[in-house]
Amino acid sequence: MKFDVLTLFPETFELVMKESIIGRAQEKGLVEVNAIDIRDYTKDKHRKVDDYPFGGGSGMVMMCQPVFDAFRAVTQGLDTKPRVIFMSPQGRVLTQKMAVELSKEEHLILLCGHYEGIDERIIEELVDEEISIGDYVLTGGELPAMVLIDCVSRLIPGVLSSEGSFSDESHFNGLLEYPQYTRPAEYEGRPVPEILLSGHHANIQKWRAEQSLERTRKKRPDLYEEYLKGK
Ligand SMILES: Nc1nonc1C(=O)NCc1ccc(Cl)cc1
Repeated sequence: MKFDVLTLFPETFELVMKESIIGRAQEKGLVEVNAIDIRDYTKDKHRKVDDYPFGGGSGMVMMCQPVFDAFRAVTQGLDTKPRVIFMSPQGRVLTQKMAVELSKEEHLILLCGHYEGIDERIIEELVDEEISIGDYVLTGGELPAMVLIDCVSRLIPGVLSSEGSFSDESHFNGLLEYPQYTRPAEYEGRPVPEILLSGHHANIQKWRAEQSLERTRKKRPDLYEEYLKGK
């Protein structure tokens, strides 16, 4: 899976994306994250990427030309146009289901905006879909892009070492994860549920399924409804 990220802050990506699991996945050649600096495609000596909005209003708008040229640089020579995602609060809110779909793509281009917005012609011409990571407003699209890269990359076979535990993963089967415990069996007088020490795997699985259902019903009735519909 290859992510080409069009951004004004490429160094942010290099830092975060070479750490931990994503970093190891890159070393294994399972994932490739390229940060492309939109500023490298400006044509003036001040490397201008934004300008005042037509019609007035506060703030600046990202201009077409540097983004179009950065896009062309990334896609030249490719026989198919990769899916282009613009990270924006106006997009469809990212879910695990969408992450699973996205993880089947070979190549994604993520566009990270800044300022008050990007010129609409960029969205009309280049963007296939807008994706939001939640209904709140951030200063730019870099963190959302990293969130998307993280949740998509971990679904790629070989990226997670413990893929076995994968199917239990909360939000994977649509339910929240059951409670987890580790040693010691009693910490400052607080015990671990007996069932988990019993070694009865069938009973443990049953208890965990009940816990997942119960906490989903309590914490996320919306997900619980979805789950009941899907049954
Ligand atoms: N929430 C979100 N989910 O995805 N992105 C966001 C978000 O707030 N982006 C900030 C942003 C996005 C585009 C531009 Cl031009 C400026 C600022």
